[in-house]
Amino acid sequence: MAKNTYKQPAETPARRGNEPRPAEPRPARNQPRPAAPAAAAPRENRRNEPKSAAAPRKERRPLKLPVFQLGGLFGFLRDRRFQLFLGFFLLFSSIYLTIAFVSFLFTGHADQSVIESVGRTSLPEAGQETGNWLGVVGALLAEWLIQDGFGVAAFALIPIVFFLGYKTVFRRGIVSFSYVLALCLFSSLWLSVLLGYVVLSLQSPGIDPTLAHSLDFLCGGIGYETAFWLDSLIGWGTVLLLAFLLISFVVFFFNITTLNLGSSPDEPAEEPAPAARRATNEPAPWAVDAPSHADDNPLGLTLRDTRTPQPVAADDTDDTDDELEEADMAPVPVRTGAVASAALATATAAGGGLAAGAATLPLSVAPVAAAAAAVPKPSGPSFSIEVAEPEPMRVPAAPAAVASVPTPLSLADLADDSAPLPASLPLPVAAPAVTAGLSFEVEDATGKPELDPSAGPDMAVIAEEDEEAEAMPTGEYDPTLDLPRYQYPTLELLNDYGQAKAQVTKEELEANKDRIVETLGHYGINIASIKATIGPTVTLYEIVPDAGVRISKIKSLEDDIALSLAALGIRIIAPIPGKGTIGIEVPNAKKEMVSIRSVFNTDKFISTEMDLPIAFGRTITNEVFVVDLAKMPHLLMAGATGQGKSVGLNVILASLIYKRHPSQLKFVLVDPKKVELSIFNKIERHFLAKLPDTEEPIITDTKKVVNTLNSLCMEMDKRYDLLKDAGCRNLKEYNRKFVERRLNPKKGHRYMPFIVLVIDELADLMMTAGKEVETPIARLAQLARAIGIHLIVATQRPSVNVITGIIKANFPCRISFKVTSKIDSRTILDAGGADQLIGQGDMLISQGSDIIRVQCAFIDTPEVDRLCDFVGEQQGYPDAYHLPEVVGESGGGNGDSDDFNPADRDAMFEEAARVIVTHQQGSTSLIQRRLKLGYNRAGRLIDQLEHAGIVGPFEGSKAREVLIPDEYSLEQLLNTLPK
Ligand SMILES: Nc1ncnc2c1ncn2[C@@H]1O[C@H](COP(=O)(O)OP(=O)(O)OP(=O)(O)O)[C@@H](O)[C@H]1O
Repeated sequence: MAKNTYKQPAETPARRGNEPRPAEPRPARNQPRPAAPAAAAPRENRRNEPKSAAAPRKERRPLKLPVFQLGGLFGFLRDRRFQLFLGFFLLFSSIYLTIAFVSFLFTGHADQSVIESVGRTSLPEAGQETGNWLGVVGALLAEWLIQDGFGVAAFALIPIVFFLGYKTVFRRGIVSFSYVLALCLFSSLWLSVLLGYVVLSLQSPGIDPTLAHSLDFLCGGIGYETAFWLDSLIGWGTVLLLAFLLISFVVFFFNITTLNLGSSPDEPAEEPAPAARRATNEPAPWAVDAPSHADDNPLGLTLRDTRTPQPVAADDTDDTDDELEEADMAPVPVRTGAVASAALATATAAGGGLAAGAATLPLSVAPVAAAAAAVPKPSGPSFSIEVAEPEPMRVPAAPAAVASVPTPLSLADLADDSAPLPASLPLPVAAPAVTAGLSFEVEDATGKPELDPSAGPDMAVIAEEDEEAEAMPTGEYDPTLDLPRYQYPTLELLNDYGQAKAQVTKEELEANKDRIVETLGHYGINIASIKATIGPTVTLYEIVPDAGVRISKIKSLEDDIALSLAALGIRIIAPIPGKGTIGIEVPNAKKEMVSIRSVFNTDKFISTEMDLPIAFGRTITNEVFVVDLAKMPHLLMAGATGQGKSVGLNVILASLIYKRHPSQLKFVLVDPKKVELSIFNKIERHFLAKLPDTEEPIITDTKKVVNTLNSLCMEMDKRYDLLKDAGCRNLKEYNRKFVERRLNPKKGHRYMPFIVLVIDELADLMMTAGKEVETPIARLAQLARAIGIHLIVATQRPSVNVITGIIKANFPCRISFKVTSKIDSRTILDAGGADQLIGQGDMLISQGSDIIRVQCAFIDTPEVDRLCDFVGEQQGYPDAYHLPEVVGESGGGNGDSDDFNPADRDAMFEEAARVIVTHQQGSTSLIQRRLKLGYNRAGRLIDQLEHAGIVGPFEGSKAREVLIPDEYSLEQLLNTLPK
């Protein structure tokens, strides 16, 4: 019986679905091909068939992906166990398919009858008869995918399953998955149609029909039918079409933009050689090809102005009056344009204080001073409301381009030393192009990328050209070309809570003001004027007391005012620095949540020139509060549990991730609580730094913190040496010089990213490691400012044994969320007030003498998750940024100490020596791994090996030099060592 059942519709409805087939015409794959006119018939028939349009056509709705609900219904997709299960399933499936397909080539014919009997008999029964090495399921799969599907081109589908599985399991790809998908899908379709056409051609009269029959498995059903359809439409044009499709695919896939078909040597090359490109400061080819939107929007921020009000101009005053009148008794409208103060002019009832009916009095808009002048000198205070609006937003005007490459890199590009070379090439070096998705090696200590020795002689020739180019005058070095395809996160990743509005009603303002005036009145304090400024969390009432009132008297009434307002979190600032007024902050009845998106989506943050901008939130005047961590230069954060510290840390990290390229910034994350920062694991290969021998980039183990801090101290010392060598005073100057290629990478110079150390819970570290952490933290805090290492240290317990004098002295910038006692507030801020905060991100920032109240922006865990996914799924470095290796507990080699006692030699000494000499690699982590030792012991062993002259001295982040060339020499040396 013929096996290619899809050509016999009546017999195999199931395989073709329920679609009616054209009555005649398509020849069976093993039958002689009909003459061309006949072939046109089925198409004709189809055209005349009544359309199924009789049934009303369903309107297509745009597909809405439930992105934000993923956490709920599809939350399990994020479960790592499920991902591993799925990944391994795919990997094993790819093996299974390979075996089934190979087996099909030998057993496919024989299994034909069994396959057809499936459905009529039970599976086990049918299975007994299959010849496929993987039983009836293997036979079925092969039949569907090869015989009925793509023919032998179905083999090209297997890499899709394999690479998808690999990416799911290992969270990184060997090559870019989208490239694999495009290549494999195209090849399977294209090849099956080509082979279909060949099989079709073999069905011509005069050719043995059995030949086509025996070869029809090559093209599969899809290939054959598509070829047949094309043949009936365009005849021999099918070959041309296939050739055209192939060329088009190659052009797009390999990003061919120039055809060098033997142009004469006199003609100028269309694209300058890499060296020339650098000399002329022209962008690399990928920059030329970058989509134009990358130029317009380097941050990838999508800006949308959701607000309608425009700044109030001076001549808008009348309109504003009307608006305010209309707004009588309604929530106080928030005005755009901080210049406008709505002065609620009040005529007060005799006897002082504002009349209860003040709210019904006409409102006028004028600067406060003008209002004061206009209102006849009252017997009581005037009352004005100042409402500030978030700053206007601005779409940035075409700033510097950020390279964005939609194309693979060509080998020619690899000769450009402004981009580090890939560590290894998955394709033969002779291949015309290297697909994107390659990993890039981080520059080594010399600043030069390392070539993979296995890459073959061609790579060496490239390297040689590079050496030559080195001597030439060069254009600017661009660190971001390490990851040229990196896309900055977009605002779309963050929740949009709409336009935030201060929800303070005029009644609330009036009532609070009345009570303040009344309470102060009870203590004989009369007020000349009172003004309110509405912020997101609190409203600031600024009062000017009558002459002769002692400020300390008002300050001492804090609790009384709180009692009369029946509100928590009253804070009195007496006097407000630089204003000559006394401030009373009263929490709003309805607190406004400041969304991170609304803070990021502001001109102040978007166009900031700061090195390390952090958009914390909004101040009491609704201004976005952006500070530069590089200037702070370190930050101490405290707050009782649940008051918003973790959210605050996430805001800091998100701000920096939004604004910096992975080549410019690295985080060292210490999280003794283990769960707070774990979400940032995903950006390991982009933004995280770690010790070379550690698996997890986020440090949760207290013991490892000590090593990391020591390593950072070493990095600091090294950076200072480099700065000294370069004659620069700080990191910015140094990097500028490096970018301008005024520093030679061969002399150890390199582009140095900022390093931000975040410690989520200092109290825990201080309890377990005490001085061991205190000393390096203090040292880093004292010295690291100039070389771009910044510390952010958070703690729940701002007590003096956690925030010691030495730590405090080196952290001039401190943030406090709500704390439980005045003492804690004093410890952290050197002032009270933090105990009066109202929680949920309400915080005080102290920079020197200034204390500013800020409502911290809110970023939810799913938002951080999406941000990390967005960054983490992009191509990154092969590994996290490596900090210098710390050797031994002392943090450095002690090999040259003369008082080394052979009796102290480690029991594993000889074994360690053998491992090192065999591998010719003097690294502590190698000893650790091979001999399964702890870090400290391996560190001590390497010191002893140095003392014995087996390895050279400590060389920073590089492995030590091995001084013994082979095992024979080693054995001789070991015999001579004193026992
Ligand atoms: N800026 C903010 N705006 C609104 N709500 C906030 C803000 N910050 C925190 N919250 C609320 O407070 C809760 C606790 O915040 P967070 O987890 O940051 O506290 P924490 O100080 O880190 O606590 P812990 O020390 O116990 O980890 C959050 O889940 C959130 O509901």
